[in-house]
Amino acid sequence: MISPLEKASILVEALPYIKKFYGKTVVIKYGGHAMINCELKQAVMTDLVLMKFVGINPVVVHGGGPEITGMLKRLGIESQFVGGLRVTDSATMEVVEMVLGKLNKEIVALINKFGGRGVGLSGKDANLITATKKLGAGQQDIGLVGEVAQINPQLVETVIKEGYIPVISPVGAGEDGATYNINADYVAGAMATALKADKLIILTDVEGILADRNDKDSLLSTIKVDEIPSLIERGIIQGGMIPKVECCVKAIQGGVNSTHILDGRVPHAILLEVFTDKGIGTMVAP
Ligand SMILES: Nc1ncnc2c1ncn2[C@@H]1O[C@H](COP(=O)(O)OP(=O)(O)O)[C@@H](O)[C@H]1O
Ligand SMILES: CC(=O)N[C@@H](CCC(=O)OP(=O)(O)O)C(=O)O
Repeated sequence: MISPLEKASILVEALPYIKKFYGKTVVIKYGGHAMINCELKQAVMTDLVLMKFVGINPVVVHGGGPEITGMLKRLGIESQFVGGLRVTDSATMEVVEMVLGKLNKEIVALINKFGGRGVGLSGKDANLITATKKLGAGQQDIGLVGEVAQINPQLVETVIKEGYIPVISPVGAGEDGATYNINADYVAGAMATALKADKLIILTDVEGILADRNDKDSLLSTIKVDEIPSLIERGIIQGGMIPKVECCVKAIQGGVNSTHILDGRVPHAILLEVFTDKGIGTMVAP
C-alpha cells in the first residue's frame, strides 16, 4: 500500500496535472481481469480516493466476467460466449446481477475504507442505463444481452456534485421490463460520453494493445481511430480487446478528450496515467 510520504511526493509532482484536470470527470472501467488481488484492488481504491481528494471526479464502471463465470461454474452452469459476449438466459441473468451486486458493494466498501465516499449504483437505479436486446454475431439470439439505449446521467451527476464516488454495475433496464446484461466496456464508453468526461481509462490484464501478443515490448503507446479497422481485420486486436477499442472510439466520437487502455496489474496505474506526461499503456487517439 502507498505510504503517506509516497502520497505526498506524488502530490507535489502531480500539481500541474491536478490543475489541468481539476473539476473534470474521469471514467474508469475496472475489469474483472484487473481485479486480481487484494493489494492491487487497494491500490486502485487509494488512487480513486486521492483523485477525488484533489478535486478530480472519478466514476467507476466495473465488470466481473471471471467472477460471474466462477459462480456459474459452482452452480453447474457452463458459460458460453458469442463474440466476447456471455449468452445470458434468465437463470444466468439472475447470477450475473447477484455477482455484480456483490462486487459493486465490495468496491464501495474499499473506497470507504480508504477515506472516500463510494455510492454503488446499478443501471436500473433511476433508469441510469436503459437497454435494448443485442443480437450476437450473425444475428444470433444470445438472450438477455443488452446494448445501451440511453444513459440518464442526472443521478450520477448529483452524486458526483455531493462529493461521492459513483460505482456503477453494467446492468441495464429494458423498456420491456427485462433486465439486461451489458458488457462493462460498452457501459464505460457510453457513461464517459453522457457525463462529458475528460478521460476514459480502461483497466485490464495486459500492458495495453500489443502489436504481437507474445511480446510485451511490442506495446503500441498510441493508436489512431482510423488505424483500428485494419488492426482488427489483421487479427492484431481480437477477443476481449475489440469491445475496449470500440468503446474508446465511441467515446472519442462522443466528445471525450482522451481514452486509455492500461495494465491494471501495475500498482497505481491510474495515477501513472493521469499524473504523468508520458502515461502508460495505449492511448486511443482521434
Ligand atoms: N492486440 C492485443 N493486445 C493485447 N491484448 C489483446 C490483444 N488482442 C486481444 N487481446 C486480449 O484481450 C484481453 C483483454 O480483454 P478481456 O479478457 O475481456 O479483459 P477484461 O476482463 O479486463 O475486460 C487480453 O487479456 C488479451 O488476451
Ligand atoms: C454481455 C456480457 O458479456 N456481459 C459481461 C458483464 C461483465 C463484464 O463485462 O465483465 P468484464 O469487464 O470483467 O469482462 C459478462 O457477463 O461477463
